[in-house]
Amino acid sequence: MVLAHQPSMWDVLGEPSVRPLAGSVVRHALGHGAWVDHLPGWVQGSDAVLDVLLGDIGWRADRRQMYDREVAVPRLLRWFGPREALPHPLLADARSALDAYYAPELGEPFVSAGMCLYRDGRDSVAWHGDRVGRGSSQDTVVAIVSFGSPRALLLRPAGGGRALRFPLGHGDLLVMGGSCQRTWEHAVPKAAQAVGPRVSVQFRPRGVA
Ligand SMILES: O=C(O)CCC(=O)C(=O)O
Ligand SMILES: [Fe+2]
Repeated sequence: MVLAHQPSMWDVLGEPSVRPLAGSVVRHALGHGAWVDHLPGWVQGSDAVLDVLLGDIGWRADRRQMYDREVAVPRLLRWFGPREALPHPLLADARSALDAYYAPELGEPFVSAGMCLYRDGRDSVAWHGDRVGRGSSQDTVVAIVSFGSPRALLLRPAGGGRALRFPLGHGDLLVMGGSCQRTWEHAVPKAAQAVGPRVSVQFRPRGVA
């Protein structure tokens, strides 16, 4: 048998790993200075990562004010700050790979990992831009790695217009960059059909949320 490629130590051990980004990531220019990079199947061996993420990593239910009442945010949240260890070593590998690939463009590292757990198809995130902090006024990059059941991430121009749909499956990478957080909005709508849990891991630079 001829091996197509030299297996890495991680392939041999069956540990989760990330594929090289260079030459594989596909960039979509959205207009208004925004872009999206997409790489389905970036993480190999995602099951072991999902297992850990679906465990007790400190998920919490958030509540927010909606008009005159307080409602539960329809997803669970966990935020890992710059000095906090990530719950699976693959996530640190992923962040290092993203740092190396985006450093020339971004000029700074990814420091935080925000996580959302969509328990089933009823969980969602409404239209928004990540505009808390510098994302409201400066170009930035937010990198999302998705684990678990496939869900769609939709993007539409902030001023209105047709939505673009990016399917996000187990181990897929989607990166929003340029003016995306200011000039576009994104959302993960509820799913009509029954779907299992999905965890979204969002790597962001300092001061972006
Ligand atoms: O589920 C996702 O991948 C997107 C989550 C998101 O947009 C956010 O938390 O700001
Ligand atoms: Fe977001």
